Amino acid sequence: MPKPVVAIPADFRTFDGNVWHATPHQYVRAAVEGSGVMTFLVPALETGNDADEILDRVDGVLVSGSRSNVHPSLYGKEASQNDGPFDPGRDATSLPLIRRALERGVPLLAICRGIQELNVALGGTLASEIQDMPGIWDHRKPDVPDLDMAYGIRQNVIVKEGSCLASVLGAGEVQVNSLHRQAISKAAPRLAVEAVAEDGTIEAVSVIDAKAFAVGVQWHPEYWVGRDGPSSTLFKAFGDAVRAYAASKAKA
Ligand SMILES: N[C@@H](CCC(=O)NCCCC(=O)O)C(=O)O
Repeated sequence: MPKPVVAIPADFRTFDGNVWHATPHQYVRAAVEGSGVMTFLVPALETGNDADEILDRVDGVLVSGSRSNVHPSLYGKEASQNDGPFDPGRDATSLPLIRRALERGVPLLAICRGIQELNVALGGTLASEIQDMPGIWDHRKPDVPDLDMAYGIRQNVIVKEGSCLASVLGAGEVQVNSLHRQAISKAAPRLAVEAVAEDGTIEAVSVIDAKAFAVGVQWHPEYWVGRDGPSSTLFKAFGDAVRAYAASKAKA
């Protein structure tokens, strides 16, 4: 059987004097080495991407993190200048792709911005600058030049007993990293909260009654795939779900 393919919605980025559709290498590496799949980067187009056309060609969806934030208008809020940076092309691509993947039972792993997009796609809301909220720690990306330090494992999350994530990682404490200024405020009705940080921040969700693997995490397991047990285990589980989906398609 051919190696399954996973779609990764890219970011619309400007650097080196040009405009790019870009995804950090860590997500591609984690998918290839940790999940054992091939990847298909989806350009961040405000118009022109068709979710079904994409999903007809892939066996899973990996929604990556990004410095940009989901536009507040997508969850019923006014945008203020400190809600940015924005990426309308990414929003216009990711949210319909997430909704359609869930409807079709295509396995989904959503990371950082990805869990926030999953929540908004299903009707939830986000809180901004959470570090300014009473009792909430600073979850932002550390201001250090070294990526291993920026993505360093530095916080404890508690995986809930009996959750989908617990069936993959085990229930209880997991050590993870943290690089975000926003978080889930109101969880969408179809989401089950599966892990929380010690300050109460929602750190993982799964989709209730999902037809296939459908998990979102606020931390960055992709960065430590191959070097950290829980990170590697999560991407292996995602890859197994993608292979099962691809095999079921082949039989249909
Ligand atoms: N923008 C959102 C999501 C954060 C996220 O995905 N971080 C990963 C990228 C980190 C970086 O390169 O800055 C938020 O801030 O909550």
